[in-house]
Amino acid sequence: MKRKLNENDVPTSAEPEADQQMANAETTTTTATPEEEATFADLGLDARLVQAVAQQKFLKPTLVQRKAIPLALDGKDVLCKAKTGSGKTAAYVLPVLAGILKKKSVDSTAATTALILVPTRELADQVFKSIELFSAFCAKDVRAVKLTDKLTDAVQRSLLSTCPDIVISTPARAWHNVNGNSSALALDKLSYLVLDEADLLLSYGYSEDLESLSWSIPKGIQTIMMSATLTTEVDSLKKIFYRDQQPTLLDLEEPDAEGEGVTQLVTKCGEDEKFLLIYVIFKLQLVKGKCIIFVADIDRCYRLKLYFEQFGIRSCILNSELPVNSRIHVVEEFNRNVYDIIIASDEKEVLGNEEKAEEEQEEEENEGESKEESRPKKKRKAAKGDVEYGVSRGIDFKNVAAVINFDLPTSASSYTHRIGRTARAGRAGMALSFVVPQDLYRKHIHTSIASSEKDEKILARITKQQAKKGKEIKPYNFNKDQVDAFRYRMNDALRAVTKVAIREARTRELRQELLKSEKLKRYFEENPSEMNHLRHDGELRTARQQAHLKHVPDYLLPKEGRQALTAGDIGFVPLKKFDRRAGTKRKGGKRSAKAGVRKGDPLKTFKARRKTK
Ligand SMILES: Nc1ncnc2c1ncn2[C@@H]1O[C@H](COP(=O)(O)OP(=O)(O)OP(=O)(O)O)[C@@H](O)[C@H]1O
Repeated sequence: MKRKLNENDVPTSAEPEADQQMANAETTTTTATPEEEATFADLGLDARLVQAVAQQKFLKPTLVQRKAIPLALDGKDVLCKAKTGSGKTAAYVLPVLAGILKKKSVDSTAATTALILVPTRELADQVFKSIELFSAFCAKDVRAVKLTDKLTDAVQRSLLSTCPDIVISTPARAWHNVNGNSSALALDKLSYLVLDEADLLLSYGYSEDLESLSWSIPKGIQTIMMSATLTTEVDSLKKIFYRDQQPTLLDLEEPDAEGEGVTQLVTKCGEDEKFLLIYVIFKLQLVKGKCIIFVADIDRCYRLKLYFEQFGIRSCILNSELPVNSRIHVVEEFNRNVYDIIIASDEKEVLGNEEKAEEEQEEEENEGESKEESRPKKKRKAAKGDVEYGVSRGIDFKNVAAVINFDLPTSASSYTHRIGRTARAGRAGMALSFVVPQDLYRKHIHTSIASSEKDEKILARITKQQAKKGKEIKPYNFNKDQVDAFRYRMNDALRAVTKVAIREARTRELRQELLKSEKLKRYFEENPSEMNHLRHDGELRTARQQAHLKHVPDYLLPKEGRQALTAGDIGFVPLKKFDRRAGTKRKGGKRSAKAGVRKGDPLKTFKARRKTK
């Protein structure tokens, strides 16, 4: 565990250079200047929208909003790249709403004026809610519908028959309603097309739907694309939707202000050590605040949840198998601070162009390896769950202190999206990734899929991509002696989390979540005392319970940390900007960890050693 990053670990492999292909667009490369103090009113937005923005307590526009809104109001096609969590949603929703209000002031005929395409149901829901909030003072003039709820064709037809001003959809749902379903969605009066999370739309397998839609969309309408990265996929979309016109490209690089942004750490460890470290992290409260843990697949979600249960650590799960209502509900409740830990699996079985390019490149690198040495490539199966599911991408999780990549993602772009769930809207956050080095991966004792020999190669790509953005990923080494003291407890717990227990947990959770239908939700809203039944972080209890594991005996605590622990004074993340629960009582009566601020090495009291280069 004490193994430190050395020069040999420094990444060398290259990534596809998609940015190059954007070169022929009209480009405005911009760096934030603190002097730009424009307000929303200065941007030329309708007064009702400015009022709604103020109600959201947005004091001033973010960089992407300052740059994109005036261009969009001016009728320009915009292709905008800005980092995750920088406020891209408002940057297109506000000018679209402004355009609709302007149009309505002269012509009140009902017509679908804007089509917003997003890759997942979760995002459609989020964009819909943003539109509701921003149109709070002009609700009678703007009607939006989303086509991503599991509704029958008849219901979708009736929703669309009144020609809502804005339609939010995945490309597949939109095309289904344009082409099939009695041509319920009429696009002939369209003025705006928005492609949100443009870098993801193709990787979700919507290429045919997008191509078909592009031919049904009237020529000359205003097209806005938003993306966190400029990939070959964005370039393909640009060709499909802008054809001969060149959009204005906003390539926004915004340096983090002091105390903002993501602190990126990586710990090299064996597969079983991941379980040891994650236990230590939560039992010693090294992460202060809310946390999202990403794992490689659905079974891993349940393995980790059951493992946590052994220690009395509550968590909830997000994966593509759960009903969409449950998924959205988990995110909403997490954002209301009901839960502290989400375990999410986000890997898509379908590879996007960028991932494919990454894999191809890796194949080239592997050419020299002997056949016996190189492991057969894992065949990608068709996704079992909802193909329109996605949590690491675009979802606005609020106040996330830390993202932990328990399993490393399979691509650098996926890493960018995952860590973008923390440090949003100018806050601070931490991302810790576990990486299984090549020499350790064969020693897995509890594998289902787990990390592979690829981890280090993927880390190399991630490091390179982050370096391009001027970001560093620092090695983080736990104190081996202190962590080792917890090892026998980890083994006890892991032994109880058998394959049968995982299978049972998966089935049980699915059954429970299906039961928690909208109807039940309404019932519990009327009967709040019974709300506990609707919680998503309940114990699954399919693994043997071991009462002694739920408490950490004093002798296991780090000497210096004992007092600090009760004082909430150790941990990774200085939660500088969010004091949401500092000193407050939480539901269930437990006093929350103090959202304290530590200067210097956050784990000093825990004797962590970080190698300085
Ligand atoms: N001007 C603003 N002032 C304060 N907060 C803002 C402002 N604009 C947006 N936000 C908040 O910032 C958060 C991130 O915004 P948003 O989800 O639009 O980011 P994004 O760039 O689309 O991120 P991603 O690429 O991950 O989808 C949201 O919680 C939003 O309410």
